[in-house]
Amino acid sequence: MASISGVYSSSSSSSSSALRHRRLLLPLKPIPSSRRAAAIPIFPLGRPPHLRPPRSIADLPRSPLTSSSASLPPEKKTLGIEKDPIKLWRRYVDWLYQHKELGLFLDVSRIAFTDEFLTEMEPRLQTAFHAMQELEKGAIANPDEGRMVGHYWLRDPKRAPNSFLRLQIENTLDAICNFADDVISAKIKPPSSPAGRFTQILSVGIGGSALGPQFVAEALAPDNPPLKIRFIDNTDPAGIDHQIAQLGPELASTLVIVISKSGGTPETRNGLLEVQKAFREAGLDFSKQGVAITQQNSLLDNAARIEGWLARFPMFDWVGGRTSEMSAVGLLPAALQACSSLIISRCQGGINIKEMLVGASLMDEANRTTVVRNNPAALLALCWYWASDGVGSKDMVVLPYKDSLLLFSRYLQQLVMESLGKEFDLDGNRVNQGITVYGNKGSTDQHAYIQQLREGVHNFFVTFIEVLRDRPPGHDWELEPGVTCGDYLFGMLQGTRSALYVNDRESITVTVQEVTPRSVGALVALYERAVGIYACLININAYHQPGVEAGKKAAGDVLALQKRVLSILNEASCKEPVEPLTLDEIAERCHAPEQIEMIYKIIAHMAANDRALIAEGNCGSPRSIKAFLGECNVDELYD
Ligand SMILES: O=P(O)(O)OC[C@H]1O[C@](O)(CO)[C@@H](O)[C@@H]1O
Repeated sequence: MASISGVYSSSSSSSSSALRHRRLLLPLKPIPSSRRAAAIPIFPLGRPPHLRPPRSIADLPRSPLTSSSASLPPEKKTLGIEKDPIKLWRRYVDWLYQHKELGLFLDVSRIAFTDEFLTEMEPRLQTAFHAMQELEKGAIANPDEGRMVGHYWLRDPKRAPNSFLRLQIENTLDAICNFADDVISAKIKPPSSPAGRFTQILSVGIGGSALGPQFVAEALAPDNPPLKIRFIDNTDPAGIDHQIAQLGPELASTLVIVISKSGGTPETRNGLLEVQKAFREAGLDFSKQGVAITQQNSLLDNAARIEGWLARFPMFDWVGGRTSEMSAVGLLPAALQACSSLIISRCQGGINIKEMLVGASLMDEANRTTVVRNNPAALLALCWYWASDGVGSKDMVVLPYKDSLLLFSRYLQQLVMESLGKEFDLDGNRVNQGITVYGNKGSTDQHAYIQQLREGVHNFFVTFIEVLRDRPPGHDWELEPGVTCGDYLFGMLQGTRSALYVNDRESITVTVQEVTPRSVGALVALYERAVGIYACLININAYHQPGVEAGKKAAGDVLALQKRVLSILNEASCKEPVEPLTLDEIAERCHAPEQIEMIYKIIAHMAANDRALIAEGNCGSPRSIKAFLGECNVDELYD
């Protein structure tokens, strides 16, 4: 993971199917049985070549629409999706998965996989199960980074491969509960707040260090929590200002949780520096209100230790950012979102994190069976493979019909896309894998993009998330005879599912009784495992993210170029008289003529922020520009 250079903390300055023979939408080449039959050792031992989906969706030939068939998509004639309601009902009943204790159902009946497909996938799924077993035992399942993948141990520490790791998990959970209880009961309080207790949480983090906590807060936080959480998850100064402005005088009673596994993510560092500046300006001591969640000895950890922050919690090497919801990353913010200032029992003053862990653990246990139809994660992975031809040919549209689950699709977007979106498979073949995930919520989306889903380009499958309980008991009423508001939501979901299916649009439905810490934990665990199994099916490493590093490096290069541009402009602006420079002159003096377009963008951005002045010309005609700096900086600190 790329690190920022320099000190993390604030300085005094503020500047700083092939198996699917029926899939005719894309004419996939059937893979010969001889290639498919090969036994597949688990990945920690190295994989020989085996059955793989076609290399990349980009490489696949498109269905030629002949003039006679041009008016109808080919799949309409050939898909053969079952439409007989009685047969569908039978399929529904036959395939309905239920987890009794969790009150969770999975309906895969509207994914039209065939018996033949199932038979062919069975050995591959068994291989995936074996790989998951090895992963849970501590295999180096993330070979590129030489790491174990241990997020499943977080909710069942006795599964950790050694007692040291088990203790780390248990001790961290204890520390989280103690700290949360002390904050909620005001045993730990801010030094100079009239409230005499913390009233706000400001979480600073990005990606996996934000999306889980955001999803859980939206799903489970009480309506008027004594400790309300808000997030800084970007390096957008206006967004940061907005959060700080919203806190207003409550900054004095804000617990700032800085979350970064690497401890070196630029956006998070910037957010921290901005918040620390706000604290200084308000005459507050940040260290008395700051908490760090990061790996031991990271830049962030060192800064927090040296500056004596209120608390530090560990992130483990073997937990990836996007699977960190059940680590301190997700548990601490959740535990702090208090329902009441009275602690009912230990660690139950906030969102009940122990229940989240129980939900995840129960789901993990269900996903350990090697009987495919009893394994909900395997069923999901199987459906994804069927629906997207094992190459991501269709997008996953996630539609929770419940406002509080709004952020589930955004959370899943990272979990699925950062895990599965890979250029190379584990054998080094270029595969350009992945599944695109998007979604918002129903029935809101009914009035936005469902029109296209029903009738437009057929490039998706849907996952409906259904919540049976509409409202807490005793609050319901009929807004028209026999019909409640929740009945409408139910009707919209069922109606959309049917309307899509009639038009050959496949869907999965996940149903939970209620949105509770337990069901949220179960949903997270379900999708984590489905991603793991699917990754095995397509032979990719789900636990690294090399592509993200390229973007980070390119951003660093832009900032380095900006410093050179500033230096050149400064030199020219210190001359008497000031020497405004053209873009060509700047590029030449930077020894970067090939970077002229980026130099133009740098100047335009600085000009828009009053940090460079345009002496001549305007940004609409780049060749006309002559720029200089409003001030000459004799110390020239840009490099
Ligand atoms: O927790 P960190 O190290 O700040 O990283 C934040 C996010 O950045 C990424 O590394 C890349 O986007 C994610 O995998 C991660 O969740």
